[in-house]
Amino acid sequence: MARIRLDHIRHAYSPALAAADIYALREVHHTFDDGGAYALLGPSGCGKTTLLNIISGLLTPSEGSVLFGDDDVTMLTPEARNIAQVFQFPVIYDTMTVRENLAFPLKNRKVPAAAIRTRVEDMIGRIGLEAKADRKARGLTADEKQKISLGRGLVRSDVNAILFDEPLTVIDPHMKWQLRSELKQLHREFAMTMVYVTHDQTEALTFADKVVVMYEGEVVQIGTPEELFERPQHTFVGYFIGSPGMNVLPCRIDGSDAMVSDMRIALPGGRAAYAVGAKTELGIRPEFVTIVDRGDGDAVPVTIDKVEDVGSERIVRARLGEHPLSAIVREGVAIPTDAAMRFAPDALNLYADSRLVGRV
Ligand SMILES: Nc1ncnc2c1ncn2[C@@H]1O[C@H](COP(=O)(O)OP(=O)(O)OP(=O)(O)O)[C@@H](O)[C@H]1O
Repeated sequence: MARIRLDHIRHAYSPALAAADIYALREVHHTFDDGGAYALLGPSGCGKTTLLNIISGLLTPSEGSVLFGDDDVTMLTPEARNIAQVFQFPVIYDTMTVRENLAFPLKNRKVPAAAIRTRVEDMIGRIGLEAKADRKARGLTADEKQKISLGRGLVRSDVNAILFDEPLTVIDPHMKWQLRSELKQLHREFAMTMVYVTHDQTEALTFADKVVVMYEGEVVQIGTPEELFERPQHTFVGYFIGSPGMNVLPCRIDGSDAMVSDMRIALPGGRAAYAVGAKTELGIRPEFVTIVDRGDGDAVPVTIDKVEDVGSERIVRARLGEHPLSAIVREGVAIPTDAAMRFAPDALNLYADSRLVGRV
């Protein structure tokens, strides 16, 4: 396994696009630690697959270098980089049995027969295909074929990294959970460097130690699931992670307060002075907003539009002036008609031009 270093990577899909300053990746400068489990998370078109293909060698970046350990691999093919890849759709040999498919990458690398047998049997158990081990792949379901693909990716122990591009798309929801746990288990046992592309936050948060959030061709934050929740470095992270996402309220700074629609919200900590930018916003997660009676101290008056009951809690959709915002309220807690909201001071985040200024 290897540490993967992306050194000032930029990528445009053609010289004409570069000339028009249309970059699929604008600037990525980051190291994936040896043995880490990373998820690349972001909306469609943000550059996840482009970045993964640059790591694998399917794509050469327009600018910058890729290093595995201390070796510059920027110009090397995927084969020469010694990585395993699992794609969205199965890549297997239809005429081979499950067992033969799994043994194939090992035979290619001239692994001794006894070791092949042990590893293949172990992998068949992990992907749950014991009963079909001697069946030809041709007759299997899409789901089962993708499990073979995963097995083929995971069966080798000598790779520099294993790269996954939305590998569970064709797998049914229950099996998804099981295979994700299996991946996690394999990671714990063998500490492989894994990079996993997904646009599904649950998948990213349950798989990865570190989640790399991408937005418009840039990495906007790399962090543990807790860090992404508690301290979003970019308004997009706040909005994308969590359900509902973080409330992002346009504001202006007046002294040490934030003014949202002419409502005054005190900013403890004196960070307001650093909020210089064309656009200033206040971020607060719905989990840290409480609803109280209007006139209760310095709580800000809001208009409630609707209350959604999601079982264990309710989501209150409201407006502060013209700005929509949400609060999560536990079952059994009263929601007044003449409502106001109070924000937990240490959960307030201040953003200048979408970047975190500091916890206020
Ligand atoms: N072969 C290509 N030629 C030109 N532009 C491309 C090509 N492949 C991707 N792009 C563009 O590059 C940007 C990033 O695409 P990419 O596929 O990396 O995003 P993604 O985050 O993986 O999206 P998705 O989840 O939809 O696969 C998008 O604007 C896309 O339209």
